[in-house]
Amino acid sequence: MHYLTRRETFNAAHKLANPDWSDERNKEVFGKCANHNWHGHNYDLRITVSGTPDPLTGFVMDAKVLSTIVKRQVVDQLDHSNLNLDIDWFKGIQPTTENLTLKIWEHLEAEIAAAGSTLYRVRLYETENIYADYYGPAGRN
Ligand SMILES: Nc1nc2c(c(=O)[nH]1)N=C([C@H](O)[C@H](O)COP(=O)(O)OP(=O)(O)OP(=O)(O)O)CN2
Repeated sequence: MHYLTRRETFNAAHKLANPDWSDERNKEVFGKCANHNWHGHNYDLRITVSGTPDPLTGFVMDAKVLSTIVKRQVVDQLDHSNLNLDIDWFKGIQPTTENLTLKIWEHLEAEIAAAGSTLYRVRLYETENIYADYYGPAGRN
């Protein structure tokens, strides 16, 4: 089994805060990420597909086709956005790194399957020190 990864980047603003909590409680739980006036990240996204290389092309999946899908389904929607205000993916859930990987998976899985490949992992770096991996609802296999 081979694993092919495509990197894409986007930047976006967000804040982490529960609207039902006081400012003090939000600060206690989310720290500076709860700042009222937002903050931004340069997100670094790594999308991995799995499969056996085609005997004629040697590709698990054409990385250019994968890039086109990721740009259309994710980057073009999230880049230069405010995740809390502009993106309905995050209505009722916090735009954390974990929830971003979940929503990105949901927006990619069917498109990648339709292109004949299998989504294996969504990895998203929020900062150079923080990243989340999501392997789909069934977990890693
Ligand atoms: N489990 C999670 N924890 C945190 C998340 C997250 O998405 N999932 N996000 C944040 C904040 O968004 C925050 O902005 C992270 O930025 P920062 O603290 O600057 O990040 P670093 O840890 O890389 O910076 P240091 O300077 O090393 O503190 C927080 N937690």
